[in-house]
Amino acid sequence: MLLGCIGDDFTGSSDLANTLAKGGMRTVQYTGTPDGPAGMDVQAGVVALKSRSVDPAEAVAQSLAALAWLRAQGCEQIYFKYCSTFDSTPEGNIGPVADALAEALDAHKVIVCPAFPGTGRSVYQGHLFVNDRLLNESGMQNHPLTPMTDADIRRWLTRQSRFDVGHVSAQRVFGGAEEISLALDEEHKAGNRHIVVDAIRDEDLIEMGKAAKGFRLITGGSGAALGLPGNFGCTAAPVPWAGQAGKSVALSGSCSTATRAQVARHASHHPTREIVAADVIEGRLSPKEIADWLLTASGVPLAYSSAEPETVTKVQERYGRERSSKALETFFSEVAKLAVRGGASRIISAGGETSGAVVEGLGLGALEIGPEIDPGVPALRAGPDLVVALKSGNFGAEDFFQKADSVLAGDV
Ligand SMILES: Nc1ncnc2c1ncn2[C@@H]1O[C@H](COP(=O)(O)OP(=O)(O)OP(=O)(O)O)[C@@H](O)[C@H]1O
Ligand SMILES: O=C(O)[C@@H](O)C(=O)CO
Repeated sequence: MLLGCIGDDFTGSSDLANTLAKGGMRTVQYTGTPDGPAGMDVQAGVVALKSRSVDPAEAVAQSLAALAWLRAQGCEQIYFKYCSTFDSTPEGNIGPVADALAEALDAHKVIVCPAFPGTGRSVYQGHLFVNDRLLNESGMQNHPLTPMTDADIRRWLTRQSRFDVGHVSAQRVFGGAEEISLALDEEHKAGNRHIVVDAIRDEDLIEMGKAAKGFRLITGGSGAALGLPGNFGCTAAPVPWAGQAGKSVALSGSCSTATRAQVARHASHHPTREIVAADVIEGRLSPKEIADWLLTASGVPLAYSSAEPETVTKVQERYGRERSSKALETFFSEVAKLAVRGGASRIISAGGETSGAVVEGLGLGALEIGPEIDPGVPALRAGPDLVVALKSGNFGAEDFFQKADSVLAGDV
């Protein structure tokens, strides 16, 4: 294994795995830190954790365990993947995990770059934008778990980290890899261990990747990995994929704007069924009822709890945020298990936490990376008869569910 990656959630990890696979690296995504060794042919291993919103000490412990395993596989470079919207609180978890990894690796020039131009995330003058909006005006200021109230990534990270935070400006980045290297050296000499690097285009990220050749630790969204496969002699190539025949089911626990539009669009062409949160929490609806419906409905049936923010707020006020999320996640995990037991072979899941629950419920281990469905979302093979797609809340075009099924089936 050449490149070892630690992802702080499941869909984000498949987003990174997608970038590396497209760049020509033989990439595998693991559900948590594996017990045994990786296959000898794996060039990039992505350990997917559910560490984004847990207690910072727990996130550090999980990440260090993943690091130990990746180093034991012989990795030359470690990549810490977080969200392209830098999802974190003033306490963490990005800063504490990046600090711990930097110390363990004795890394002193640590790139910090959440940019992902393909999905509208850019970093300019140290500030993160989502399309034409500053992060803290993009809707992310209202995120239920990690409200992002400051778009200045330097300032936000400084609150979380024990180390000083520097910056490489877009002007230097536009000068190419050599100029970026010089700027990183200057920041290092100035005593800054974490260095936020501006990037607004894929070209910027590719140059940054070249400048990071040989660095022990890089941190970022999936975009910051764009230039890395080239450093290991890999070149972009079509990702092989044998489509999967059989029954398809879609699940969505994501309440993000993009997912809600995708659910509405899907409903006009396919059977859809709403899962009412209160019915789940109060035990009026069983996973079996939904699994049976999914297995008998035609097309690409979708069961969803996705709801408007006001509905979610009411549910959370009535039952508590943790209780309602836990109940729904456990429900989706059970539905997925029953659906696969009943013969489903293509599973599409929307939402990071929801997908984490689905993957854990299905007990999936190593996932082979297939072709891209939409930016940041690859097809994944979980076994000889099972393929999955795990979509981050805000990713994907409006026809995502239908498109995901066509890619998983090998029809496109
Ligand atoms: N109707 C609902 N009422 C209350 N909570 C809900 C409802 N539907 C889903 N949830 C919970 O909201 C959370 C949604 O998080 P999830 O990570 O799955 O989606 P997301 O935030 O859109 O995705 P991402 O993390 O990739 O951006 C889950 O914990 C889910 O169980
Ligand atoms: O980087 C992103 O935006 C995604 O991969 C993600 O992590 C969303 O949860």
